[in-house]
Amino acid sequence: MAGFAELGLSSWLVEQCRQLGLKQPTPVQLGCIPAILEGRDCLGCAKTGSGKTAAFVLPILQKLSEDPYGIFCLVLTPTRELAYQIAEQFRVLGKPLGLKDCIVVGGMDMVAQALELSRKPHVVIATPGRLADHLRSSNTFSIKKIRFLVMDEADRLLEQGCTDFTVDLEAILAAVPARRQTLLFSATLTDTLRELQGLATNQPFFWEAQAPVRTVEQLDQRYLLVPEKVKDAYLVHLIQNFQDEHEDWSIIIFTNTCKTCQILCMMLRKFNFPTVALHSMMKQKERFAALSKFKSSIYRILIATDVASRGLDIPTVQVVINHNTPGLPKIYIHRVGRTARAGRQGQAITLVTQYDIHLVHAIEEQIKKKLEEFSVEEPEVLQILTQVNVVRRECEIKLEAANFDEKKEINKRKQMILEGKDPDLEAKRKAELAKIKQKNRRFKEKVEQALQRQKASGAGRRGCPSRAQPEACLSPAPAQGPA
Ligand SMILES: Nc1ncnc2c1ncn2[C@@H]1O[C@H](COP(=O)(O)OP(=O)(O)OP(=O)(O)O)[C@@H](O)[C@H]1O
Repeated sequence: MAGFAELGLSSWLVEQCRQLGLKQPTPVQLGCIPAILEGRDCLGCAKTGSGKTAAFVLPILQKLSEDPYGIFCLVLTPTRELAYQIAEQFRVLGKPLGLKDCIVVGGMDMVAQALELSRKPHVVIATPGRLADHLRSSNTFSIKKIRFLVMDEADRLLEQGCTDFTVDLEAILAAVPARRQTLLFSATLTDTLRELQGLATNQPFFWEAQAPVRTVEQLDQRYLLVPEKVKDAYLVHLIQNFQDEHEDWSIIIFTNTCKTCQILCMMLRKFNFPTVALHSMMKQKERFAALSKFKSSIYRILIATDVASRGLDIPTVQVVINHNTPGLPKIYIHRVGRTARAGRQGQAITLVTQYDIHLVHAIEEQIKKKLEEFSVEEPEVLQILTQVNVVRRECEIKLEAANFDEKKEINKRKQMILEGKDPDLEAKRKAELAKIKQKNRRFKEKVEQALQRQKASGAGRRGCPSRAQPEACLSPAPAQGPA
């Protein structure tokens, strides 16, 4: 197999790889590095934890060393934490160059960033919103001469999710030169391929991992069917077991909202689990502090929203627990990809309620693999059920007293005003959209139910059971906690 030197990288870069412990290039690096060195645009789609970052950082550093100037390269990424992680890779691998980088993300001092930008760093790593703000408000720097534009997690940058980058991306794309190399990477590029191809037109090289399953082999993927009301007791039980059975352990738990994330963090702490939260309602400094304490194993549990689902590379993570079943298979792929990275083993456990079974089927269909059932000692769960429910309720009351929802609303309105939107008009629009979505969901559910009924007569399957079966899998309905 070719080493880094055979890919056309200079000896100093090969030495940097060696020092970092990167002995052999991974397949995505084997495929993409020569194409990028040839000057082609590149679309790299490879599984989570497969080394996509070095696949673009290494050839960019090589080209930078041949013709160093600032600003040479712009990297866009959807989250602030990811921007810092990418910057670190540039710094470590580019140390012999005396590389100057600049991180431009929201939640940090804008004046300091503007000053840094004016000093012409070689590489700028940015989230789109903050970089667009700088472009609109300052003329002390220019990205007109960049040689490389990288979009990491490119599909996320282009999709119109809860954070919509479209307007900011337009501003950025208008400010970069047409003659440039564009590099697009993600574990889930294919859904947005057409849009992405419009961005990469210079003899684009498309690299996609050829594998029947879209998640990594070393990942053990399980589901645990739980009634909605007793989810948290199962969660506590899972963590307790894991803590009892392992000495050196670390877990990421994903939740669907900032509020649930915060409540569960408080609750797990009450059970003395070393837990730290990461969500977008936290101040940026708190977010960084939380992540760094988790990375250094001061805290063993990171409980996070999807702000942490993409890109984060924390090798010690052995287990990912999905407290909610992700609504999109793509989100599932990224979440569970926080473990079993770079050839390591890992486990993912998804808590599934009777209402989420269709989501599991969609996930299984996309990843081309059936999830196996995770078995637990249900009597043990029942033993802690009341206590968990009481503690959760206490945490909810405490959070309500801290006006969490109100703060969230104020933050949202502030953000909208900054974006030039009318918060009341937006609220109306959102309500209308929610109505349409609900209607569509009901329709889909009806179709799903009809299909399930058709299938019901078929043989049992190894994967997640069908909608018609869930109650049969559950323990006798457990007692409810206090209201
Ligand atoms: N050639 C290599 N040999 C061994 N380890 C490597 C190699 N290249 C990268 N790695 C390591 O693999 C890990 C995952 O790499 P990276 O974060 O780039 O993954 P990714 O493909 O971008 O994943 P994601 O899709 O989750 O963002 C990192 O810790 C990195 O240092």
